[in-house]
This record gives sequence, structure tokens and C-alpha cells, in this order.
Amino acid sequence: MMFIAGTETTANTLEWAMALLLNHPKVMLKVKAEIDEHVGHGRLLNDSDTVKLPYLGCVITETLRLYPPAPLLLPHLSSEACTAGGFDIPQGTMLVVNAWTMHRDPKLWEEPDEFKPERFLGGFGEREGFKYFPFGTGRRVCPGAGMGLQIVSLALAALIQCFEWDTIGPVEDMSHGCGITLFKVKPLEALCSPRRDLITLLSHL
Ligand code: HEM
Repeated sequence: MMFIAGTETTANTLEWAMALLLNHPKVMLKVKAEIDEHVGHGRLLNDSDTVKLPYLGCVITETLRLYPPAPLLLPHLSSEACTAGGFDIPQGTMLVVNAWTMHRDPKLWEEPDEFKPERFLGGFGEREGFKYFPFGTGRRVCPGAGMGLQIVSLALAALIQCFEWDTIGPVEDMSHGCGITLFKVKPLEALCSPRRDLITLLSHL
């Protein structure tokens, strides 16, 4: 279960994040500048560096808002009768929460369909958690959230630290398909070449 729940979600997030960055070169440059400033070119970044990269964190948070890997979370069953949003829910009802819709609700977000990592600079208030939940919430919240975020941060940061990236066509196609997870219809294809400043380091790996 841990393996199934932890692999596709993490890989999809990385793919969506890179696709978004390719379509937003100014954001890509900002992430690169942050990595260059806090890690540099003399060594490969490691997991203790990710805390020094708040803008990268905003990019991943914003990616998970626009493309939550589990857009309907997992189905929940009411263990007792309750009320939710004014609706009476009998015991034993299957509840599905549509995170995708809430993450793009214009009543909750400014320019909801735009990729704007800056919206998360300065943190995220506790109450706001109710409009943003790529990992679910409550008792059945994703137990791998911390690990998932760390893997995506580390992988994305390493790809940007070491390589120059470009789209193959004019823009990356962002069409999505949805099963249990939200996937990219056209798998990401991109051009990459080693960054000049990293060639010596990479050649010694
Ligand atoms: C970016 C990465 C990930 C995302 C977006 C994600 C998202 C989610 C979501 C939305 C749920 C359902 C929560 C709910 O219905 O309230 C879930 C459950 C779960 N996730 Fe993740 N997940 C990620 C990574 C991981 C990783 C790395 C692991 C394990 C190593 C993991 C293990 C699980 C397990 C075991 C459950 C079921 C929990 C339960 O039913 O009590 N996930 N995840």
C-alpha cells in the first residue's frame, strides 16, 4: 500500500512541476537563482538544503494546488450520521471530496488557473488548510506527505541545479487525464544539457 500510494503521486508531481516550470521560464530562472545562491556549484545539493529553498517550496505547493495527484482524495465512509456543509449525511455514506475543484475555485483563489508560486510566499495560514489539501486532511491524511514533499523537492532541485532545461515545442502540452490519479496525457518530453558550471562536478560522479 505504501509503495503504490507513494510512487505515482510523487512521480506525477515531479512531472507536473517540471512541465509548469518549462512553460514559465521566469519562475524557472528564479528557482535556479535561489539554488545557485544557497547551494552553489561546488557540490551536489542534499536533503538538508531544501529548507533553504523557500521559493522552490512555493513552486511545489502551487504545483500540488493546480495538479493534485489524487484529485478526489480517497473515498471516505461516514462511521456515524453527521452534517457536512449543511447536508445531513447518514451513517455508512461514501463521501468523495473534490480537491481539484476547490483548488481552482475562483471564490477561494485569485486567478485560480494561473501558476503563481508567489501566492504561497510567507507561509500558509491554518484556516487556509480547508481550501488546500493535496494530501487530504484529518485522521486519514496522507502519512507520506513529508516524505513525498522531500522527495519531490530534492529531485526537482537536483535536476535544476545540474541541467539546463528547454521545451521541445513552443510550449509543453498540459492536457490531463484522470483516473485515481491525475496524469499528464502527453508524457513530459524536454531537452536538457549539463549546466556549464556543473560539468566538472558531474564528470566526477
Ligand atoms: C506528492 C506526493 C503525495 C501525494 C500528493 C499524496 C496524496 C495522498 C492523498 C490525497 C491521500 C488520501 C487522503 C484522504 O483521503 O484524506 C493519500 C493517502 C495515503 N498516502 Fe499519500 N500522497 C503522496 C505521497 C505518499 C508517500 C511518499 C507515501 C508513502 C511512502 C504515501 C502513502 C499513503 C498512504 C499509505 C495513504 C492511505 C492513508 C489512509 O488511508 O489512512 N503517500 N495520499
